Amino acid sequence: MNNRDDSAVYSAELSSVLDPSTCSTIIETLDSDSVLLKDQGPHPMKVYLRVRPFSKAELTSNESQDCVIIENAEVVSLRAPKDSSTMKNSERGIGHSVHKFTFTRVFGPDTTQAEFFEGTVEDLIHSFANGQNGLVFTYGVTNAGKTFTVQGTPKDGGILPRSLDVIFGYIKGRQYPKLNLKPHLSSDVMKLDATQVKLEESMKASLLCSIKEDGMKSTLSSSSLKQLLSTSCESISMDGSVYGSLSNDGNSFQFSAWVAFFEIYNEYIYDLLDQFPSLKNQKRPNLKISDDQTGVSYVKDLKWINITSTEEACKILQFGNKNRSLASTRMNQQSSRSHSIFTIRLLKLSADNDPRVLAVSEMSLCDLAGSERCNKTQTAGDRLKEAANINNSLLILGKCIAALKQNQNPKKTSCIPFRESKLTRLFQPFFCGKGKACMIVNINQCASTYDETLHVMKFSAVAKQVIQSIQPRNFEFLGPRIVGKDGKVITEIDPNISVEELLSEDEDELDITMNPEDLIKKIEELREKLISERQSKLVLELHIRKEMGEAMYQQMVDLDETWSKRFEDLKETHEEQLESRLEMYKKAIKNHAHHQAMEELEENYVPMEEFQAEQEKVEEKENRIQELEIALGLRKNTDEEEANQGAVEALTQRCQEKERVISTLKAQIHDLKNENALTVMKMNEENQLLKQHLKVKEQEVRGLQSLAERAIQLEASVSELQVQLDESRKNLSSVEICEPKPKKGLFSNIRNTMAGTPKKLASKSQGKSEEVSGTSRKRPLLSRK
Ligand SMILES: Nc1ncnc2c1ncn2[C@@H]1O[C@H](COP(=O)(O)OP(=O)(O)OP(=O)(O)O)[C@@H](O)[C@H]1O
Repeated sequence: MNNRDDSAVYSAELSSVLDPSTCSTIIETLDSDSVLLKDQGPHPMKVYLRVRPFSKAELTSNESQDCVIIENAEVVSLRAPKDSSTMKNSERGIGHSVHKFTFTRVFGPDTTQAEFFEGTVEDLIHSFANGQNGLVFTYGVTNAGKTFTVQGTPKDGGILPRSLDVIFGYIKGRQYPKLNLKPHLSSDVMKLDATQVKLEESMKASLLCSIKEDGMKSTLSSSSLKQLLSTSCESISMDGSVYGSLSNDGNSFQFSAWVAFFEIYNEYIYDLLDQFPSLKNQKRPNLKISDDQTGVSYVKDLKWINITSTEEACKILQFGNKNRSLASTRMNQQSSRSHSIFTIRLLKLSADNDPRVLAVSEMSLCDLAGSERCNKTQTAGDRLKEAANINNSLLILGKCIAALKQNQNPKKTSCIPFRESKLTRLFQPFFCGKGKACMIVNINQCASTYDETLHVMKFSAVAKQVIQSIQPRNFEFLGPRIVGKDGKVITEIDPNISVEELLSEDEDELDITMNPEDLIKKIEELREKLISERQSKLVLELHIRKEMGEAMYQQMVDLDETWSKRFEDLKETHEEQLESRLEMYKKAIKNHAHHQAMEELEENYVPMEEFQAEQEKVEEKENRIQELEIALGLRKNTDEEEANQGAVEALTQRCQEKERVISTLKAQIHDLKNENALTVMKMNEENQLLKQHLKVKEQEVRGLQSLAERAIQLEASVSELQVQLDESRKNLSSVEICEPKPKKGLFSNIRNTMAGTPKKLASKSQGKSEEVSGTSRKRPLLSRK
C-alpha cells in the first residue's frame, strides 16, 4: 500500500479514536495539571528564530552587508545583497529584494544560551516532565549555528544539556533506583528479569567507562557543565510557579529516565550508542523503523540507557557525538552530515518497590543536517550523495509541513507524505497530536548564503502556520502496556497495587463510594473493553487499509494508463513534427543547392548564339584549310609540301576529333537542356568540361589561324613560283623567238611549254633546260621564304 495511504489511514483512525465523546469513560493516568492542560488547545506551531553573530573571518571577508534586520521581538526583515540571485531576480521583476518574516520570537546575535533556552524550550521541558511528549528540531543552512544551539560548547551548553538539567532538577530525589523497567517499542515498558538488569548495568558501565577514558577530550565535560548549569538549576528550584504543581505530587511518584541517541545518515539509521566498529571494513548495523499497534513509528532495537543525572546524560551525549558522522565541507569544517536525534524517555512510576508504570513521555531534540544546496558546497561523490539525501529528507519535511498546513482547510485535505523519509516518519506522531513540536530556525547573516537563508525563512513561514493540538488521552494512551521478557503484555493486576493509587488520577470519572472489589471488577471490565476496542479497531484498520490499497492501486493503474496514452500521443506528435521539420530542411537544402548552382551557371554561362558563331568560325577556318590544302596539293611533289601536307592532315584529324568532341558536347548540352533542376549540379560539371574544351578549341582555332597565315605565306611563295615560272616562260619564249613558232594563245603556249618543252629541250637544248628544271625542282619551297 502506498505510504501516503498509511498516513491517511493513521490520521483518520487517530481522529476517530480521539473523538472526545468516545473518551468519556477514559481513565486519565497522567497528571491533569494546569501546565499540561493550558497547552493542549489548538495553537500554531512555535517557531523560534536565532540569528548567529558574525565570525571574525566573515567580518573580514565582507559578509556583513546588513542582510538581516531584526525589526522587533517577533519580526525580522531580510534584504537581498547585491550579488545574490534574489537581488538579480528582483531587478528582473521576479520577486522582491526585501522580505519580512514573523516568528514566535526572534533572538538576535547577542542572545546567550541561557536566554535562548529560557525563551524557547523551557516550557516544553516542563510539559515533558508532566507527561507530555515533545519534539524540538533545528533547521537552517550549514554553519548557521544549529549544533551550537542544541549542544553548545563546553563553556556554554545548549538547549540539550540545559533540558537535561531541568529534567533531573525535577526528578531529583524521586528517581527509581532499579533498572528493571525499560522503555519498549514506541511507548510501552518492558519488565526485565535479574539477568537482563545485570546486562543493562554492565552495558551502561562500559559506556560510561569509555567516556571516562576519553574524558580529557570531551566536548561537554560534566564538571564544566555542572558549573555552567548551576545558575539555571538554582533558578529552577527557586521557580515555584512552574514547579508548584509538580511538587504537589509529593512523593507519590517516582521516575526512571532513559536516553537514546541515533542519527539518520543517507537514509540509514545508526545507533550512536553502539560501539563503533573497530575494523575498517566492518559496517555499522543500521536500524529499522517499525510501527506499533496504534501505528506509531519507532526505531526498532534502539539502545536505551538508564541515566540518573545530567552528568551521565552528557557523557552519553559525548559518546554518541564521537560516533556521529562528521565530514568537512568547504563551508563548515565540522559540518554535521546527518540528522542526529537525542531522545529522553521518562517513565512515571508509582512510588512502590515494584511500581506500576503510570506514564511514559518522550522528548526528542533533533539537530538536523544543514540544508545547503549542492552547488554551494561544491560537493561531489559521497558528499554529493549526503547532500542529496539531506536535501531530500528536508524537502519531504517541508512537504509534510505544507500538507499539514493545507489540511487545516477541511475542503483541501490531502495525504501527508510522512512515510517518504525516515525523518518525517519518526516526526509523524508529534505532528499528529501525540506531542508538541517546536522548531528552531538558525540563520547566519552572511551575504554569500543569503539565498539559502531566504529559502529557510520561507520554509519556516509555512511551519509557523501549522496549527497543533495535543489530542486528549484516550484508550490508546491508557497508560503504557507492560510487557514481559517474551514481549507479551502482562495482563494480571498486581495485587500490591493500591486502589487509591490506581484511581488517584480519575476521581472525576469514578464513583468513590464503590468498594474495592467493585472497582477492580470495573477495571477488569474496562480492560476487556479496551482489548476488544483495540481488536475491533485493528480489524477496521485492516479493512480501511485494504480498501485504500485497492483504491490506490486502481488510481495508479488509471494514472499509468493515462500517462501511457499521453506519452504515446506526445511521441506521435513529436515524430510528426520531426518529420515535417526534416522535410523542411531537405527542401531548404535542395533550394539552396539549386540556387547556388544557378548562380554558378549564370556566372559561367556562354550564350548559345555565341557558341554557334564560334562554331561557324571554326567551320569557316576548316573550309579555308581545305581550300589551302587543295592549293597546296599543287606542290605535293616538294618535300616541304609533303611535310606541310602531313601537318595539315594531322591538324585535320585533330580537327575532326575535336569536331566529334564538339558534337558530343553539343549532344551533352542538348541533354543538359532537357534535364530538370535536380541535374543542375551535373550540368554545371559538364559546363565546366565544355569550358575547358572551348578553351582547347580556342587554342586550336588560334593554331588554325597561324596555319592560315602559313597558308597565305605559301600562297605568296606560290605566286613567287608563278613569277619564276613566268620568267622561265619568258626565257622559253626568247628561245622560241630564235626558233620561230606558230603563234598561239598564251595558255596553249604555257601548256605546250609545260608539256613539250622537255622533249624539245631534250632534243635541242637538253642540257640547259635540264639545268633549269633541275634547279627549280631542287630549290626548296620554304627556303625561298
Ligand atoms: N549564537 C552563536 N554565538 C556564537 N557562535 C556561534 C553561534 N552560533 C553558532 N556559532 C558558531 O558558528 C559555527 C557554526 O555553528 P554550528 O556548527 O553550530 O553550525 P551548524 O548549523 O550546526 O552547521 P552544520 O549544519 O554544518 O552542522 C561554530 O563555530 C559555532 O561555534
